[in-house]
Amino acid sequence: MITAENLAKSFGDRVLWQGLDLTVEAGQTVALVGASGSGKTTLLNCLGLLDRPSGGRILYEGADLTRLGSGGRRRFRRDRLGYLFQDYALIENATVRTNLDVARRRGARPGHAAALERVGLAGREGEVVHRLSGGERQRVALARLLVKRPSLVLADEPTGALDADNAAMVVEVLRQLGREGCAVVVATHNDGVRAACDRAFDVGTGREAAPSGPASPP
Ligand SMILES: Nc1ncnc2c1ncn2[C@@H]1O[C@H](COP(=O)(O)OP(=O)(O)OP(=O)(O)O)[C@@H](O)[C@H]1O
Repeated sequence: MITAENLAKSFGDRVLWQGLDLTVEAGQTVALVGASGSGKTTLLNCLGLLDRPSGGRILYEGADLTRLGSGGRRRFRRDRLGYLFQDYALIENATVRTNLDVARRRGARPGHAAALERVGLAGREGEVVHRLSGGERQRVALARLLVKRPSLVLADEPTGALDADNAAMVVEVLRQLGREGCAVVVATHNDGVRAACDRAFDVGTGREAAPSGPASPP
């Protein structure tokens, strides 16, 4: 589904990685692990076309994303991609409903109620996001993914600020999206999140990593 091929990234003289090869198939969940500063967020940003690699290619269903112009990049992000950030990336002054509407594909059925029910926020469409707790905001962001049904989800420390119950909800929904055929890439320092993924990839070494030891709750 998505392949980073011989990918390199430098900031000035600082080489983050080079010769990085990673393929994530549809239906797979992959944890990006590695020391702080190894470039997990930067790799997510390259895969999500928010940043450009210094070298190499990113192939999505055979097409080279690094060669897309601005319109193609925008369409890829709009039609294929779902992002989940630690800081939720919601429209804070808008209602839950408006935030979910943003994700809706043209002509598609909304499915708001089912998505909100899935994340334990049934009936909360009319509430303004900035009044919600952190865990509730992340669950709105999850509901937005469920409404959008992207084929590729990129998640950056999505459980970092959450308590155990909310973190478990995030992991469960990401795994559900994987089972439904989405490719899911999660940058994480959390052993529980890593263990819940099908594979782990160490951005620091550029190699597959063993699933973490204890399958403790995230
Ligand atoms: N725009 C930028 N300009 C210069 N350096 C940058 C830029 N973005 C990131 N970096 C540097 O690249 C390195 C990797 O950053 P990145 O956030 O990708 O690491 P990370 O593995 O996600 O770290 P963490 O686990 O701490 O979140 C860091 O040293 C960071 O300072």
